Amino acid sequence: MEAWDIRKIAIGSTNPAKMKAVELAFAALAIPIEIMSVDVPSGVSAQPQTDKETLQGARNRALAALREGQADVGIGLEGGIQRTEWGMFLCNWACAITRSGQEGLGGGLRLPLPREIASELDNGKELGDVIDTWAGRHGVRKQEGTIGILTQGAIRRADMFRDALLCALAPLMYR
Ligand SMILES: O=P(O)(O)OP(=O)(O)OP(=O)(O)OC[C@H]1O[C@@H](n2cnc3c(O)ncnc32)[C@H](O)[C@@H]1O
Ligand SMILES: [Mg+2]
Repeated sequence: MEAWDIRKIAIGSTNPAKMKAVELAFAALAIPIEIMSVDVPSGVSAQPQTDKETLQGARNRALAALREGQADVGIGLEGGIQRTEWGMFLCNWACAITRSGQEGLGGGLRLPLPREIASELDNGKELGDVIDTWAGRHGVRKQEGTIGILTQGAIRRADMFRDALLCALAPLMYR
């Protein structure tokens, strides 16, 4: 798909941080678009537990958004966690799928989670709720995100997903 064929974009979420990421990515590419946000299921757990499950969630959202939004490109952005021998990490994936079936995946940043947050997640809690308590805030996941809180505001969730999405869009624009 040529860059100028991309017009209608459907994002598989109504989270404002994810919608902002889509705006920022296409602005960086200087591609004018029309964005629709579609509330679709991720098809994975509310709190994905592995890198693979997180990627799968992003892909499911992209496919569902493409279908439901009647768009040129469907986009899925998903956050999750990954357990490693070096501790628990926040992980993120972006997926973009075109009407003709071309697909791109892009990885987001990986951020170590403090032990206290990790143990809450081990107890089955969702990061969105845990980070609100940690930060004494409400709705962090729709604003700067855990990554914003833990990097002292230096990297916002929308910025992180913008970069992951630009990586996912790259293969769609090869000549
Ligand atoms: O409305 P949706 O699109 O579902 O947006 P969400 O914030 O729930 O985002 P995800 O489903 O992709 O994230 C899975 C879980 O991880 C949490 N999460 C992931 N990244 C986060 C971040 O940077 N800040 C806060 N919570 C985050 C999120 O709140 C969910 O509990
Ligand atoms: Mg969610």
